[in-house]
Order: sequence, then C-alpha cells, then structure tokens
Amino acid sequence: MPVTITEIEVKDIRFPTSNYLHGSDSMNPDPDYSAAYVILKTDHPDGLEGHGLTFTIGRGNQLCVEAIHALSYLVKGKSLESFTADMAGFWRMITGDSQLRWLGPEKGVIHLATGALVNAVWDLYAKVEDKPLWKLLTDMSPEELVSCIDFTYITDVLTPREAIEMLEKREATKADRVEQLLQHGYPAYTTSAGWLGYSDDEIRRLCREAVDAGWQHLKMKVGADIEDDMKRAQIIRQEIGDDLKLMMDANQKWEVHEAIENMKRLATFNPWWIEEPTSPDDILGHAAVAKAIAPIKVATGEHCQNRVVFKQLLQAGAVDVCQIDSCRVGGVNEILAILLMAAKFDIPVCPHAGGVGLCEYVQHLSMFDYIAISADMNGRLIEYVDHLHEHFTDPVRIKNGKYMPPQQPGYSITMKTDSLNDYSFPLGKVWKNDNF
Ligand SMILES: C[C@H](O)[C@@H](O)[C@@H](O)[C@H](O)C(=O)O
Ligand SMILES: [Mg+2]
Repeated sequence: MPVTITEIEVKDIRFPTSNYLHGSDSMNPDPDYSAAYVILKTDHPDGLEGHGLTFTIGRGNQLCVEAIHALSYLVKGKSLESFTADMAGFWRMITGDSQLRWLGPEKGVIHLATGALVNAVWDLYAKVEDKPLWKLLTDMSPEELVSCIDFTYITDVLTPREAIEMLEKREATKADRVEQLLQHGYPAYTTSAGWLGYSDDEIRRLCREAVDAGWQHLKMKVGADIEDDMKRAQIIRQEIGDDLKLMMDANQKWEVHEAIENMKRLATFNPWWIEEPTSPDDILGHAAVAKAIAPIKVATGEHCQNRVVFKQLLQAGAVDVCQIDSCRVGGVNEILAILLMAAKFDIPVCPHAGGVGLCEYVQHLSMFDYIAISADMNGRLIEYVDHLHEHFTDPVRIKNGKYMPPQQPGYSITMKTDSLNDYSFPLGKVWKNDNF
C-alpha cells in the first residue's frame, strides 16, 4: 500500500540557550538554539510520521518556517513511493521550483528549509522500512545510492559511474564495519567546554569534567580577541595536558591575513585544526590560510551553501577537514554527493553538530560514510555538544567518548510532544511571559 503524505505541520521551536551562553562564539554571542520543525502526517496504518528540522539560532527561525510552508505544496498529497522510486528526481523537484529557486539557488533560507523537508521525507522512508537511517543507506546497492544524487554541476569532479565504482569497492567488507560500529561506536569530540561566553572558572571545570569523562579531543572558540584567545587556550592546555587534541573555531571572524597571523600565535598551543577562519564563501582565502599555517589543518563546512561550493573547496585545496552540515545543505541526497566528493579527494569528513538536533542527525551520516564510502575512522570525529538531547525521543548515546549506532527506525530527529509544545515560539509555556 502506498503511503500518502496527507498533511504538513510546521513549527517554530526555540530554546533559550542564550540565557546560559551555551553555544556562544565570536560571531554568535547569544544563540537561542532553534528548529524550524516539520511533521509529515501520513495515512500509514500505524500512523507513521516523517519528522525533520533545520537548525537556526533564534529570530531567523521564523523565515525558515515560512519557507518550509512555501515548499510544502511540492510534497503534500503525494505518496512516499513516488519519491523513493526516483530520489534524485524528488530532489530536483524540491530544489527546482522555478519561482522559489530564485531565492537561492540552493543556498540560504530556501536551502535550509529544503533540508528540513527532505530530511523529513528520509525520516519517513526509514520509519516505513523499519530501519535507522544509517542502516537504510547501508542496505542500498551502489546503483540505488547513486540514483539518489543530483549530479548537476559536479560531474567535472564526480560522475555517476565513478561514484558507483567507489561504492562497489567497499561492498564486500561493509558487514565487518557494521559490526565494528555496533561494538565500539564512532569517535567523537566535544565542543561543550569551549563556548566563548563561559567564564575562566567554568572552562576549567568543564575541561576537567571532559578529561574525566574520557574525551580525547576538545574544541574551543576563538576569534573575539586574540589576547583572550591566548589566555583561554593556555587555561585549556593546563587542564587537558599536551596529549589531548585541541581544535579551535573562529566562526568566520578573521580577515585572511589575521587568520594567518593569529594562528601563528595560537600555534603555541598545538591546535589540530582551525575552523571557519574567515568567510565561508572565500574559497581562495581558505586555501591561502591552509597553505600558510600547515600542518595545522583548516576545517570548514557548517556554513558552506551547497555541493558546488564544497566541490570548489576540495578542488582548491582549501579544506583539510570537511564539515558537512545536515541542514545547511538541502538534506541527505546532497550530503551523499559531498561525502563521495570528499572521499575522492581523500579529505576526512567530520560533521558539524553544534546546534539542536544536529548530533542526532549527523551520527547517521558519519556511520554510513564509514561503512560504505571512506571505510576509515582515522582522523575522523563526530562533533558532540551536551545540550538539549533530552527533547528527543531517540537521543544520541555516547559511550567512552564514542557515538553508538542508533537502533530505532528513522533519522533520530523526532522531538517529544511536550517539548514541541513547551518551546513553541512565541506561545509555548517557556516563551509566553517573555518580553522578547
Ligand atoms: C552558534 C553555534 O553554537 C556555533 O557556535 C556552533 O555551531 C559551532 O560553530 C560549532 O562548530 O559547533
Ligand atoms: Mg563551528
């Protein structure tokens, strides 16, 4: 029986994380972790729903909600099977509406909204197949996977044939890697100790807790004031010692020359990577930074607009660590293209997850990457932030600093009904009496 998407609900969900400065960085001093949240209601006999969200940080959430409303006519009343029979066609249909495409193409608010909707369709697909998303992808043949990808504008670096060959190479050993993951999980790093708004004492306490909890890799925020960055890096190194890996994230704050000069100073603290040293659109700027500060790596991607920009970052040698974001690009289909391109350039993928729901999402992507594409966990980590997991029905499970594979069907992004009600903006109980 085909499953028809009968109704689409869109919700503006916001968490007042800025009250505690969780998530704060040099560019975003007061983020309220937010989700433009979509529910695809269906006529499935078990009442299955597809859930998806796109992550934003407060006031902009309203625009994403409106953009999801605008796109929803492309999905409403259609059957899931009509999409899954031709996933690349589905993607082109969603991103190709000529009037909405004008807002992008494939970037900004309209693409963030696309991510929520496309991910909700994948969540529904996985729930109907009764598999977690990583397993749904793992069980697809190379041809099936490649048929999900829109290769428009990337065939100069990756053709469908090449993609099939890459996937075929991994087929025979996939089951071993599934076993490995089920037993040991996927390595992670924590950002939770390093938010910019935290006091020195709080940083010390959180670093100690992170070390005690067994974390081997920590990320700190930099970029507001270099003297302050030097001081905090020193505090962190004092607490975590010399052996643990320390990553730094400038959240786009610097000019290219500043990034180079500042990283020459911060090099004293042996950073493993510098993330978003400058504008996310400045491909050649990133390449210049990467060249000047090697062997410190350059990481970027959380604000990278689409597969075309990822392609150029890779072509230009501008990125040593590829940070896919499950919402910034338009959902699973485009992520598959980026994972394959990164593998072709032998660049490790360490997804961005500093936000609400991103950890829940990206664990599926990294696990699939390991099983079917990269077959390698060296130098690859999933970001972890210790906030808001309690709002999800199937939250991430971390054991010994590693993500354990999700077991429930879907994309792990379904939020609890109470949370959806309480954090609805502006009338949910958490916001109702606020003078925002
Ligand atoms: C506003 C957010 O917390 C960002 O600071 C966060 O996504 C960050 O860039 C990260 O890498 O996790
Ligand atoms: Mg970042």
